[in-house]
Formats: sequence, structure tokens, C-alpha cells
Amino acid sequence: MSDLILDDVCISYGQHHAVCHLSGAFKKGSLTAIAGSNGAGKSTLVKAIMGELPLTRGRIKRGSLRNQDIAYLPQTADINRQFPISVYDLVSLGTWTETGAFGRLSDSSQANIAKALQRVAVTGVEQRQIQSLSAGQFQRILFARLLLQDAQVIILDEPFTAVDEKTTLDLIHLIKQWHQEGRTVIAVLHDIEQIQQYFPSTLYLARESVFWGDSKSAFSSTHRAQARILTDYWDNATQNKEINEVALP
Ligand SMILES: Nc1ncnc2c1ncn2[C@@H]1O[C@H](COP(=O)(O)OP(=O)(O)OP(=O)(O)O)[C@@H](O)[C@H]1O
Repeated sequence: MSDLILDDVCISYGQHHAVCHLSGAFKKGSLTAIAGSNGAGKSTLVKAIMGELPLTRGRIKRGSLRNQDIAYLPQTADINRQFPISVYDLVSLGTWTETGAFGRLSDSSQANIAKALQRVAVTGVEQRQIQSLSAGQFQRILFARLLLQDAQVIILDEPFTAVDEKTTLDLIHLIKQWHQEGRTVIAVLHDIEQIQQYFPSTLYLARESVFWGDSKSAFSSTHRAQARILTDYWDNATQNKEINEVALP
């Protein structure tokens, strides 16, 4: 397994610079929160790591990591809950690399699916359509799918939005287990207390990196002030300019 290294990464939507001049590494086996205010560039960054958005500058070095070594859970708002698929079929997609697109589920895959559903404490709803689940149940089955993917790097975008405290704690327990197993886990989060309690490292983003390191030091008043300056700067000063023309504040 490799580190995920960002080398002067910039990502733009047309002329709108969403993430700029970001360098650093998600070390293999690390557990990192990506924090920052609304519009800080968090989702843009994880989408770019997944290859869903092109870079306008810089590189993301994945080393020996292959596409299937990285699992991604997008924000719930980006997932179509109206799609006609049963809980069982959605969770079984986590075995895709083993079974292929049209492969029959082996006995061991079926056993693993049952085990994953038990680990997220959702059983008895396997044949229901996903649109009939509560927000918490839905998030649990998405975590069951992640369990089956068995990826070395797991990226979660706001995984606890609209999820109650009990479900959040259960899912954090799974994240801690992934960390103990040596996987790299990256989660976009807003709750600073939660980050400092469970996530040793933080990338504090405000279009650029404000801070990347120990979560206990991430949210100092100095860093928060710097984040506000950077956010205002990138919101106001960069429209219709090329990244190279923009002087850093
Ligand atoms: N599809 C898009 N087209 C144009 N601009 C976009 C698009 N998506 C995001 N942006 C802009 O890019 C910047 C970063 O947005 P992004 O969604 O990555 O922020 P975020 O930190 O994930 O915010 P939130 O916490 O609200 O989810 C914002 O200024 C946003 O308006």
C-alpha cells in the first residue's frame, strides 16, 4: 500500500478556483478528517482524488494503489435514493471486483454479505427497496457495501449527515476498526469535537491548506482566522483570473 500524495494540486470549475496549491500526503494507514467551512473545497478535493474531476494543476500520486483499492462514499445528497434497487442488491455491489458486472454471487460472497449486514446491525430489510429505508439505515447499508469492498483506502464525504447519535457511534466504531486494520481512512467532517476525539489528523481546508497535521492543533484561533482570510480571498479575488495570476494573500 502507498501514501496518497498531493503535489501542488489545483482544481477549478471553469474560471472558479475551488482548491488551490494543495500539497501534502495522506500517509498509508492514517486516519484523517478533512475540515473547513461550506465551500472550502472538501468535496471537490475528494472527487478529484477519486478521478471524478480533472486537476487544473499539480499531481495526485497514488503509488501502487489501483482504482479498486480506493473506496468512496459520496455525500448522501449526491446519491439517488429513488433508484429502484433492493438493499441486498445494493450491498452486493461491494463484491463487484470479485464477481464482475454480471457474475453470480458465490456462496462465500453471500456469506460475506450477510456478515457485513450483521456488522452494521441491519438485518431483515434485505429485500426492501432502498428508498424505503430511514437515513440511518441507508447509511449503515452503504457502510456494509464499503466493508465488502475491502479497500485499502476509504474516503467518506460527510458520512454522518442526518444520522442519529447511536448510528454515528456505530459507524465511527467501524472506522476505528478500519484504522486498526491499517487502512487509510479520509473523512470529510464538520463536527470539530468529533474530529478531535476520533481522528488523529486533520487537513483544514479553506480552498488552500490552512493546516495539515495533529487534530489537537488544527482549530486554533490563528488557524480559524487564517481560514476566514483565505476563504474571503478566494471568494472575492480570483474570479476570471488564471491561477498563476493570483498572488497569495
Ligand atoms: N459543480 C460546480 N460548479 C461550479 N462551482 C462549484 C461546483 N461545485 C462546487 N463549486 C464551488 O467550488 C467551491 C468548493 O465547493 P465544495 O463543494 O468542494 O465545498 P465543500 O467544502 O465540500 O462545501 P460543503 O461543506 O458545503 O459541502 C465552492 O466555491 C463551490 O461553490
